[in-house]
Amino acid sequence: MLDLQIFLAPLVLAILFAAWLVWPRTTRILPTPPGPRISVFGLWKGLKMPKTFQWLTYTQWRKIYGDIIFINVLRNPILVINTVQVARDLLDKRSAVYSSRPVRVMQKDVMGFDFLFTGMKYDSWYKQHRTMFQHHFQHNVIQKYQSLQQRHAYTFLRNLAHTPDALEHNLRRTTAAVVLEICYGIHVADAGDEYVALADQALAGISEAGNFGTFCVDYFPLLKYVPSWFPGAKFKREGLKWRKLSSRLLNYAFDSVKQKLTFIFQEDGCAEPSLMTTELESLFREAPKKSRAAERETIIKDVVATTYAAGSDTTLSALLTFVLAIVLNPDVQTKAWAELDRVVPKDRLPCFMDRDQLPYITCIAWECLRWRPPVNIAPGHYLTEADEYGGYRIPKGEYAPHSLNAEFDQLMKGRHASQICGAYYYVVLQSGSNKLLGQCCRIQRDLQHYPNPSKFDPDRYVDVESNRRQNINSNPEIAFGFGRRMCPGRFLALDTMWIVIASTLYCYRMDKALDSRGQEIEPRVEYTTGLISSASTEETSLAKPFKYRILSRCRETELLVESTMNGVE
Ligand code: HEM
Repeated sequence: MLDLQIFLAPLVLAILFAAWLVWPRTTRILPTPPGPRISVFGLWKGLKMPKTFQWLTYTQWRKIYGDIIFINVLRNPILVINTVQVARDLLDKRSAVYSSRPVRVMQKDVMGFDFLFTGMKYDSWYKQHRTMFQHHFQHNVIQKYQSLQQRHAYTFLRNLAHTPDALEHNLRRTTAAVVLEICYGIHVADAGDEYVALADQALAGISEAGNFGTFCVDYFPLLKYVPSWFPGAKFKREGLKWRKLSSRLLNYAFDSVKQKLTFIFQEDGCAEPSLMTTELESLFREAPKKSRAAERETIIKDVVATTYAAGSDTTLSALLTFVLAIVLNPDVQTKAWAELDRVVPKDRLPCFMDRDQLPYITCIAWECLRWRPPVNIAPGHYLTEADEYGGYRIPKGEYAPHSLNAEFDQLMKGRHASQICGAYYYVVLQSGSNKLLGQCCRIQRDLQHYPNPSKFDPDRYVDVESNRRQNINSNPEIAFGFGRRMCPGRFLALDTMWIVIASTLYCYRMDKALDSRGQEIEPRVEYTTGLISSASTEETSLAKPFKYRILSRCRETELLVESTMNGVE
């Protein structure tokens, strides 16, 4: 009997072991979500990945493949998530594994934007950056910036009075001035400021290379070693040009402010308060070990440069949408005037104290973010462990290229972006070696959650109770992303938007431009591709500008705008 047991025991173990080896594990038997077959360099039949207006392509693919689309490029999977629910389930609820970022060879190694913590992988180095940032921008501290935001909004009103045709420039100056003053304590000039110009130039580069896969080097990292003179290495030449700008963005303001600060500290003086002075002061006071001090200084430098880079053009895009939406919807303007005139006394401009009594203005701000979200393709989320969802497996794989070429450029030919703007939410994920990364999120016009989605309708948010009951028209916070990478500058952004919207509407009327025969010109609704998608009032190669007309509302408001010269806070 004992002999039999001795014989059977290893046999049973061997059978169990063999079964364990051959038994397909759950992750192995689950299918991947449906998606198109991708052709790379036309080597085999299939669709091509989009290079521009990626969200439009995903809109087309959604009709064929459904809510979650799985794409495999050279064994590198990408997941496109088309509903808020899935985005929430993955990026919010499973944020512990969905919060890293993909490596961007073009942006980091070639262009030198590795200091931006927006693109850092989710590790302790990143966390130190985000913690420092949040310390200065969380909900309960941003009130301290409201007086400077108000001051810059009023400067905008004044600049607009002098140069109404330079609307975009004046708005850009405003959004840049807010972050520059908060970060560095720099007061930018009313017009033509060098820091604003630098931000402009450097940020254009980030926007261009911000979408993973726009450049081949993102797929084949070894290409970064190709010399810039090499035939076909245009990306390298472009990249090096941006590299100079990124270095200036990181160092120029920081170095000049630090120099002044060092002098002030030595003299026991008092520096202009800013994020940078607060952090450097505490660094000097604590006097940590030399290596720690250098590390802390690097983090401070990265954080202020990131704020400068992430905080300016996003808010600018939202404010350009505001002007465009008002020009297209005069009824919204009339309604806003009625609210403003009821609440704000005639002898002063709107201020943050009026906010609770001006809910319609707040609704306009939210509607701008829903109607045309500034960030269509957010920096990707990178999954650090393989996952399963909705009966699908989200597999491990090699680090993936995202977009190599653009079959759907065909779709774009002869059509304005606005005409084929998507109407759903996107989150694209890409897998890397044993990982998965998320590429983008597009947020805006879910038919289910936002009835009549293409209508610019601030009223949709007004009846909060009824909206809650029907599960519709929630404030589109998803314009700021998901999970642990959600935009930490959103409270500041909403404040800047609010004060600019309130004071501009109070003082000006925005109408359709008139042609030489006095006929109204229908404004174009055309947005740029790139990381930050924006309408424009300036002639550029990126998007056709929209035309507008801005006039003072009345003599009283004109005088109020003039009075801001005297330093109204
Ligand atoms: C209307 C204006 C803005 C919009 C629509 C916006 C939107 C976004 C989005 C979609 C993301 C990516 C979130 C994700 O990966 O899931 C993001 C990230 C970020 N935003 Fe904003 N943003 C705005 C303004 C600002 C401002 C004013 C600041 C700075 C003061 C800022 C700082 C950042 C930073 C630092 C990140 C990176 C967060 C991280 O990777 O941990 N943003 N933003």
